Amino acid sequence: MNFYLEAAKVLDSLDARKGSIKGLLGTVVAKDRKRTAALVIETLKFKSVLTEVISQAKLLKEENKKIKSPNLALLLVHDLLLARGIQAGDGPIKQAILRHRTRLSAELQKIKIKRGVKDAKDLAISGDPRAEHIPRYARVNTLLWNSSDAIDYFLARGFVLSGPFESHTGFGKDAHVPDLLQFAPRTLFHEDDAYLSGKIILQDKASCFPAIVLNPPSTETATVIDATSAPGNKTSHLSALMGGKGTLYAFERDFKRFSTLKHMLSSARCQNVQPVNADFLTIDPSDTRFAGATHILLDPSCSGSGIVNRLDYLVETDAENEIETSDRLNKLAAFQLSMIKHAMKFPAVQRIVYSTCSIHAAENEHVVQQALASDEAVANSFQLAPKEDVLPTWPRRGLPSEMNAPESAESLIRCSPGEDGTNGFFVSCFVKRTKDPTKKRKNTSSENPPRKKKRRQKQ
Ligand SMILES: C[S@@+](CC[C@H](N)C(=O)[O-])C[C@H]1O[C@@H](n2cnc3c(N)ncnc32)[C@H](O)[C@@H]1O
Repeated sequence: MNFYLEAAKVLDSLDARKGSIKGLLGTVVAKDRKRTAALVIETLKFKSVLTEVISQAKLLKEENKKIKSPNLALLLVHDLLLARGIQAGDGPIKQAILRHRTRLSAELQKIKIKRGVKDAKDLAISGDPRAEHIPRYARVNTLLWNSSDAIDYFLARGFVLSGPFESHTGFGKDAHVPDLLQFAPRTLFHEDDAYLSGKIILQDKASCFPAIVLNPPSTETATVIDATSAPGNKTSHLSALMGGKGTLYAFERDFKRFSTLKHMLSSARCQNVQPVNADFLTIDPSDTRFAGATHILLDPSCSGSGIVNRLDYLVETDAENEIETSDRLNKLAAFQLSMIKHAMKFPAVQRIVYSTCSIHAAENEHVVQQALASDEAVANSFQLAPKEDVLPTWPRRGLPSEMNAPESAESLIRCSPGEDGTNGFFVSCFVKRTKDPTKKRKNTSSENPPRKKKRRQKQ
């Protein structure tokens, strides 16, 4: 019964909104994780049906002394009616459920008739339909491979260059991101040699935009910062764009995620990356190691509301959740703004990319707006990079109605979950305004030597 009790704890935590399905399953001891995940996910697919069956059969009312947890009842009734039976030794809880077996089966049968289905499996809720419109993306790690060899490799494995939606073996090159391949949405790579050896990195298309927009230098003296790195997809992308040259400092404050980051960097052979287990906000911008950073990537924690996730679709949202979200969003936005403002303090920084996988203006356009108005932006002359420097061929831009200057939304990128063949995403890029060369010319002209004049005025 312990196995069911542990699974019930996961469902309780989900109800209490203590984390995502994936996150909570990650906390289950490794040896039980796979089995628990299967049970929890399958039970969630049938949650509304099982709840109705349990309620109509009056199971919890009649057995309230033996079965105290409604989630435990869901799991046990799931296995009784929809799987191979309850996988636990005999005991009072199992006996309590079995006493109601006939009634529970009858209630399930009634629901099947009502909904016109023959097989109980057809009562399951299906995953997020938007996921079917998002290809499985694989970025070729150019530190180890190239696109042409990758295409030959997949052709030799039976894939066909017909695009990701033609058949389950179709694949193709992405139109916006170099070295990105698109496969059919359900393609599995977990046993593929190219994936296991770090030659391809599974990364959603939109999540490749930040490194491309940051466009880091590829020189031996380059210094670049990824302020929020784990699990390391964008870090490894930056490292590849830098051609493995210069130094890329990869910050990650969470120790567990820092281990994941180090593992990813080692598998992708990112030799120019120095991972740092620290909170970026505590880093002194004048520290000699980091003061020379010219490019900073900021992809901080966000609501994740743009992620099209087959699993989280299984958890219902309600009005109460919406209110909770707005409070959470304000906190996230304040944190995101503090990260941008901190990045703007680095003395040599020229370019800062800020991205989220959120669909909320509160974390996107509004944060950008506040960052532009901040003392840090004004003192260090930051402005939004023009559209032509921010993936100009990408059609979906920021929301004009959410910007003080609506035309500045053209500088921003948005991706709409499912509609654009990606998850929901947002990218912005701040650049340091260069001094106006015409003014410089005037100042140095012999007719108008303002330098001395200015000094005199100051005295
Ligand atoms: C959205 S994830 C980054 C994903 C990553 N860029 C990628 O593409 O794989 C945000 C990460 O930033 C980390 N983080 C949040 N605040 C941080 C801070 N102040 N300093 C360093 N890391 C931070 C979180 O622990 C989390 O791992």
